[in-house]
Amino acid sequence: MNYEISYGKEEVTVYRTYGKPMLGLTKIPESAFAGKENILFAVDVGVEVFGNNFLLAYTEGDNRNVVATDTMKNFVLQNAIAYNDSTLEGFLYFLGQQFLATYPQMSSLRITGKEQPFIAASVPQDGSFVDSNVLFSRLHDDSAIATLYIDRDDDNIKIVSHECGRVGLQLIKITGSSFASFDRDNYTTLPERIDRPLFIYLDVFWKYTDAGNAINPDLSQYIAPEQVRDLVQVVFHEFVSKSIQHLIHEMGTRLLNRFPQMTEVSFTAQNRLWDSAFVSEDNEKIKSYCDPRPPYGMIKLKLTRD
Ligand SMILES: O=c1[nH]c(=O)c2[nH]c(=O)[nH]c2[nH]1
Repeated sequence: MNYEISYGKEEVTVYRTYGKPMLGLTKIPESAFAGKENILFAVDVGVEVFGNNFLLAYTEGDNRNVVATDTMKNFVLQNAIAYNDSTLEGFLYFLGQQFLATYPQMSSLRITGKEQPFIAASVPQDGSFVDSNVLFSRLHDDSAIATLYIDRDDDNIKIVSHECGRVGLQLIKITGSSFASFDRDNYTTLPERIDRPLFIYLDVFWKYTDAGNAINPDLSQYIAPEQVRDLVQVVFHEFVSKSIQHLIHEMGTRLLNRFPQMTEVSFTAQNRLWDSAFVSEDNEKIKSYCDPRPPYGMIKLKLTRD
């Protein structure tokens, strides 16, 4: 018999206070993002453990090697205290290193983290407004995500594969998008649109040529997910697209040109185009729209550097 086994814990939400501030990024022209204070560093962590050392638990009910998933949750929460750097990817790598160093029965791991975004409240101080350093508001907004696969390499550990991302963007461009001259047949009812209010949901994922740059405490080669979000927004703002396909291709080529350390970028986009309802009789720019009916278009693209 062949066995493939894994187990772990998902949705371990960690709220870590007074993390290390994120400093030393290389700035890009499309983004004002230059770092963050990390007074609150909040991440949903998922851990999946691989290894045939756990086989007896399945075949015999022998749990002697089993690290309880409840223990894994405690391990993540306690090791969050010891994490001394500033990025999501660095945190996941640190956890992976600690797991493999502590539990020899674990062969390899998948560790995923999803940032839980909070924003500092704006409070008055000396006649203007500043970011509170104690009060934060939860955002239901796009956020960073990362997955690392970590394996043993003799006495060391290595990243076998990785994927970073920014997920949950919801962007509406009021004017400056078209979709026309597409294939028409007896099934086609969609009218040609030389200008449409393009509303998309968007997830962006990328990989580094050298995974070491994702976890290096020196952030000069780090790709901040906030920078990726800002670049993608700038492209959407500037580019008059002929379709979502056209738009995400432009975003992908701009990202690969901007970040030489990025080897692959991929997109999952949803077409959430609003339906037109009414147009003002006085000013044709003034319109009202409603949400579309549920079926939505999905458009994907993966670009890999030659
Ligand atoms: O940007 C678009 N791409 C499509 O493939 C498509 N199909 C569709 O009905 N609307 C759109 N919009």
